[in-house]
Amino acid sequence: MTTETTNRMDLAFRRLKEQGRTALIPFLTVGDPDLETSLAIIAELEAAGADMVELGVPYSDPLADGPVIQRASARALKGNVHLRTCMEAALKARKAGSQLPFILFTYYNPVLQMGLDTFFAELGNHEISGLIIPDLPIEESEEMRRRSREAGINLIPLVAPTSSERIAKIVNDASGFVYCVSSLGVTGERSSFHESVDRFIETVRQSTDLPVAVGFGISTPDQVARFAKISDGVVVGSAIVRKIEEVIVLLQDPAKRAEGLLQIRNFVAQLRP
Ligand SMILES: O=P(O)(O)OC[C@@H](O)[C@@H](O)c1c[nH]c2ccccc12
Repeated sequence: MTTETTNRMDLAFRRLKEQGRTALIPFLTVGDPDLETSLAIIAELEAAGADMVELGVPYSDPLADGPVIQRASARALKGNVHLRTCMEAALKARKAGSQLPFILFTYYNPVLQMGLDTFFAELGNHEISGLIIPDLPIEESEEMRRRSREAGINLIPLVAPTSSERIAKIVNDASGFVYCVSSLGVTGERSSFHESVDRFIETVRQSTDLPVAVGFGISTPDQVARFAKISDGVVVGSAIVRKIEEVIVLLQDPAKRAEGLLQIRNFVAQLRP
């Protein structure tokens, strides 16, 4: 008997499995170029067929991010968008009718600045289904996992190709899905992937009953299709953030905004596995 879950993300993955489909999981930096535009972009991602979305909290020292997301973070920080504003964006998007499961993506420092009690109290009120904290120290992850579980939120573990002997430990009592990082280094579109990536993903799949998603470097329909065959979800970030950057002038011109939004929708729709 599976425990009855009300978590939107879990329900989405269950539905996708029934349909034999792989999730398309876009990432965007919230507040790039501004909060209101991010809300409009989330609606476009949903219309384009996204199954859930990673809401990136801009941060001044995004160590794991390549130049595209670093520039997006800098633009969003100029607009004074921070952790709480990103949570509020999730709630606003929900109130505007979005059905997407929201995954809050943040580095650890903004969470520490807010304080864990406040953070988890607020998470529960903001329609967040999942949480990714790429630089969460292992020694802190036990408490974060406990608090996430109590809040009914999935703390999603990242597994890198170098984690091989720690995979079982990392995915043990995880929830939501396991995020396989396809490549070493930072985020950013890649033209190719290490030959061992398929075997790495298969190893992770063997070590958990949770859905397994792949991200890092995936930016074209062929790459999405390739990884969709061997996973339950594909994450695309930098390629979408770059598209937002490319149309940013249109987005900021009321007369051309709809055109800019349509270009984002079309770009994401052609990625859908
Ligand atoms: O940008 P890419 O190469 O498509 O990778 C996904 C990535 O954007 C998103 O999941 C993410 C953004 N910042 C991160 C830092 C670490 C791990 C993952 C991420």
